Amino acid sequence: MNIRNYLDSTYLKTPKQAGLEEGQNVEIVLKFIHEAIDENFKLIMIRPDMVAMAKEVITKANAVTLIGTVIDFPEGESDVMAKLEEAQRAIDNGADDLDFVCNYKAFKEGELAIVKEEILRCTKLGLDNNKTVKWIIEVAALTDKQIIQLSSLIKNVIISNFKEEVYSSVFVKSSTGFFKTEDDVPNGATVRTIIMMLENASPLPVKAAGGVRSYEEAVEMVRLGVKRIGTSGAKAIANGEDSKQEY
Ligand SMILES: O=C[C@H](O)COP(=O)(O)O
Repeated sequence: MNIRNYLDSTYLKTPKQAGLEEGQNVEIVLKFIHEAIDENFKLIMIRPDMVAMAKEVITKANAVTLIGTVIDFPEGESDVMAKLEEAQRAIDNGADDLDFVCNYKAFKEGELAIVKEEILRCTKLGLDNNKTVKWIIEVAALTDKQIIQLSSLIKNVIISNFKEEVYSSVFVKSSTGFFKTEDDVPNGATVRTIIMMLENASPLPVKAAGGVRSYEEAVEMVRLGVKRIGTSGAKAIANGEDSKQEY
């Protein structure tokens, strides 16, 4: 198994979250883009305001590294129009993958029509533009039952509205990597939650994200059946090491 084929190398910190000046954070993103090119990562996952810069750097380097970005990150509670506008801007700037944060708060309140509408319309926008679409469900904010229900809901919206040939381009993704639980328990891609997602999202593929730090953990996720892993520790993992990155 070549683990690099599964890694979405991720840097999503804002300057404030990184404790840096804006220019310093841009430098980190630039370094990160060059690293992804050098390491032959399939994709880099960055904030929307960095997509145009990444596109320029990757094009100049004649590289094939794909660019992914996050939409309505990390809360996911904007309305569908705001999500569509942000996604359209990312597409215009050169994004290949669109990782939307699902309105999991609306889902938890039983507002299923809101969730179904955003999944339908945002997925359609992405697929109409030949993009890969992912839906982040934020597993740590959900009960087991809700993980099962929301994975199934996303699957059902996709299989009722799109052709089978696009299923592999619509992922269910576990976590933002930014959710804080009250008791600070691991809040990303755990084996338990990933198994629940795989069982209920199939035939849609699953992306494990949040807290994957070692080569062994990454390999375990792939063995379970995930098709992508989002991690800020991609370089270490690709080189068979443990990453020291925090959440
Ligand atoms: O989308 C991916 C996550 O943000 C990655 O999370 P991480 O920083 O815990 O690796």
